[in-house]
Amino acid sequence: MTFTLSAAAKSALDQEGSIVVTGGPGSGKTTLALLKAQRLLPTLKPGQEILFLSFSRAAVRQVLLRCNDVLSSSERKAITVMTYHAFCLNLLRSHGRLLTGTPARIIYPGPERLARAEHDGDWDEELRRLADDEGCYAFSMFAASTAGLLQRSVCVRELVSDIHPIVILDEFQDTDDSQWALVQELAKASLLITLADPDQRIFEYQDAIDPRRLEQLRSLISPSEFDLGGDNHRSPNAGVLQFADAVLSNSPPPVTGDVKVSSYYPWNRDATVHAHVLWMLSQLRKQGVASPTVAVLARSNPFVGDISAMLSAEHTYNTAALKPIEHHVVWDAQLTAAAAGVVAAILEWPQHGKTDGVAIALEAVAHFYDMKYAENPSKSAAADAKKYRGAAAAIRAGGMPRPAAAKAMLDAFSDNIGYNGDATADWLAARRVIEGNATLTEIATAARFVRMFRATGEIGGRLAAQWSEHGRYGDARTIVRRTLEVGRVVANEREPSGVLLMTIHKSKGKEFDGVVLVEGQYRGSFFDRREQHPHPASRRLLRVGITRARHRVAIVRPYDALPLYQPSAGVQE
Ligand SMILES: Nc1ncnc2c1ncn2[C@@H]1O[C@H](COP(=O)(O)OP(=O)(O)OP(=O)(O)O)[C@@H](O)[C@H]1O
Repeated sequence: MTFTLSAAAKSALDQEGSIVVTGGPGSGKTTLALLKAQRLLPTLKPGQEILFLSFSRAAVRQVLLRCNDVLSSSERKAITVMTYHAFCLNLLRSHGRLLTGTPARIIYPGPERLARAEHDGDWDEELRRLADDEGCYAFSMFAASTAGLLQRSVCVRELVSDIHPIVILDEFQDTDDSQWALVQELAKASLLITLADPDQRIFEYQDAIDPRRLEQLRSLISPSEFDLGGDNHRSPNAGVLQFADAVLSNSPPPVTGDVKVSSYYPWNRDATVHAHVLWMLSQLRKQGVASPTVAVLARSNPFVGDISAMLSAEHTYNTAALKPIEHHVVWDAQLTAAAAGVVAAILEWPQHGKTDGVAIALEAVAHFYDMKYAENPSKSAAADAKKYRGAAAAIRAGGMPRPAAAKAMLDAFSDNIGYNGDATADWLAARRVIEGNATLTEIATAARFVRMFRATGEIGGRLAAQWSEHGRYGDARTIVRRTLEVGRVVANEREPSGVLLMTIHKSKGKEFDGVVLVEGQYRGSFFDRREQHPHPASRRLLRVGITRARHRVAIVRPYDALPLYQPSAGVQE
């Protein structure tokens, strides 16, 4: 591929020493970093590699795709693209012994959750103790412990910088405190190429992500700075970026044929969303994109689930009959597996007494929130995990649990579900126990995605075998867990194609031919109601979603939604 570089990009390429490259979505930051890496490759000595650090496996995959565009296969061999987690895991495994005198042991998320459930007291403190005293490292301790290793062992730090004299830092605005401590160590001897877009800061609600991160880097290493600003290589002929920037700055959106904003009434929501996804596919094909990729984005996971149901049904829109659209949901496999675990626990009810049966199901609910917390640490997920674990303990101690969902489960148990050996019907009956509960809808939605693993048949078959042998569902939780463990690998590795549904947060760093952003009326609202006018964090998130499109965007909103441009608080369109 050939790349035309702006003056700022050319200067960044020529500049010696550490640099910071800022720029909006699609301005070419990643591409420029790889071009710079290519230019620096001849300066490497044998055995040295350029290290490209990203936050998630999904982001690593995106960078590897970019590598294919920019670098030859022999050049790619000299660049290691990995997550912070993987980088730290390698270092702790090979040198962790220096910290405690014993070889490092890793606490994987499953065992960690079990230990956490059994632990009385502050779990974060316990994790620090396990790391400092016993050399046992949970995933959340990786970056801090690796930073500690590099602080205490100059030899290891020098070795790391010797192997990786050049380090590229992706999405620097999202670096948390522990990762920052690690970067400070790397900065002592490695040259840093830092990429950032402060306006794509969408994880700021996490306490450890400091909005002043770029300032801190500036005062640490005084890098040369280059701003690719509004360069737009992703959708160069489109008004997509201008529109997104207007949304970000709460200015009147420009008139452009590339972004279509439509509204729906409650009675035609499903058909409107369905029609817009079909419209997007046909517009892209007309534009000459042979097999378009379209992302359908929403703010919350449950609403993504709703949209999947909308696209799976037939509708009539302006007298036209709409056929279901085949699509994939980019869904958190771990959450689905945890939700399926709740259904499985309810399937086991007839073989446990009421106390154990409901307590096990509530512990499975707590486990779901543990998984949610592990994916995206939030105070509410941590509080929910604690609440349901507490409810399970209360029931076991003979007391009455406080959460309404726990009381509802006790009632459901008393009503006697009465399974009959038809695994599918019984699964649905167990799932209805959580579906009927307003506070557990998130789990019910996640459980619906078991079909995403293409594992429903296998789970059904194994459950049916249990029933025919024992007249009950035996260890349904183990059956579900083992089946989904296998399916998970497939779900994670599938390359995106066709119509993909996901949250806006999940779309970060990705690009698609078209984007359809859908706002819900009662959930999945674009503007977080807890935020003050003009909703800066919601606007940053919307801009990330809009700018994922190479060609076109459709925005589908309720008829009474807050306008995208709000000159002052509460103004309606
Ligand atoms: N100089 C260039 N000339 C032509 N195409 C380019 C150039 N730079 C980047 N691109 C293309 O533009 C798209 C976006 O590039 P890239 O991913 O590097 O941007 P980014 O700034 O890292 O984006 P984001 O912050 O949104 O993830 C890619 O498809 C890339 O191939």
